[in-house]
Amino acid sequence: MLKLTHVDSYYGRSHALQDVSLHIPAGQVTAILGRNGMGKTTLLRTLMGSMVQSTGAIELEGRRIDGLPTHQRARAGIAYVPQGREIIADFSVQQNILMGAFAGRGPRAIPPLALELFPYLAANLQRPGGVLSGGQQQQLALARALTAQPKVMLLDEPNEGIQPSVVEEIEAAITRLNREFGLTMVLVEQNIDFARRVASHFAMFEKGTIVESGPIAALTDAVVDRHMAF
Ligand SMILES: Nc1ncnc2c1ncn2[C@@H]1O[C@H](COP(=O)(O)OP(=O)(O)OP(=O)(O)O)[C@@H](O)[C@H]1O
Repeated sequence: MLKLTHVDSYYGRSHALQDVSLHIPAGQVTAILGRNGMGKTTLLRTLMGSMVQSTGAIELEGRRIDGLPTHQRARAGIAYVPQGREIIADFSVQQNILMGAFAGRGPRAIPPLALELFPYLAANLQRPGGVLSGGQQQQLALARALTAQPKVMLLDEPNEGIQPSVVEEIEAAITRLNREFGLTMVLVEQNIDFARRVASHFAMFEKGTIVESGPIAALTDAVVDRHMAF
């Protein structure tokens, strides 16, 4: 689905990704793991073509996208749920969700699936986005991304800073989107148990390079201890 070949990324002169080659299989969840500052968010920005300068090849379904600006990558089918969620506080829930439609490929309407997955949003379409809790805003960011009708969704630590009861709902939504609807996902995650539950493949980052990758069964405790213990 997505393929990176010899990709390097830079913030100015800072070399944040070094010679990254990775295949993201269609219809599966690939977990991107590693300690803070190792390049996970930079990988998602590199796929989206935002905030970083990159070299190397990125293909979506066999077509080169590395030369495209961010909005054309969104049109091509990549949706991004960033860390911090980037909800517009003064816009209503409905307006925030519809922002995704302007970025994406589909009609300018909220897909019924987004409202079915997140009943709270369906019941509060007119509330301002800014009054929602962190977990509700994460649901809103997921609904916004779904409205773009993506082929692949990039998720940056969707459970970070969220209360446990809402984490379960978000996990259930991610699992359903993948298993029932076959959505391909790239999931940056610190929670190893969640990554093991939901992902079929992983890539472990250290200092901007992939140090281990493969099927999730290869993510042994020894691998986690080696690269994620503090
Ligand atoms: N906007 C930026 N400008 C300059 N350097 C940056 C910028 N964003 C990240 N970096 C640097 O790039 C490297 C990789 O950061 P990145 O955010 O990708 O790590 P991460 O693994 O996602 O960590 P975290 O979990 O803390 O977000 C770090 O050395 C970081 O300091």
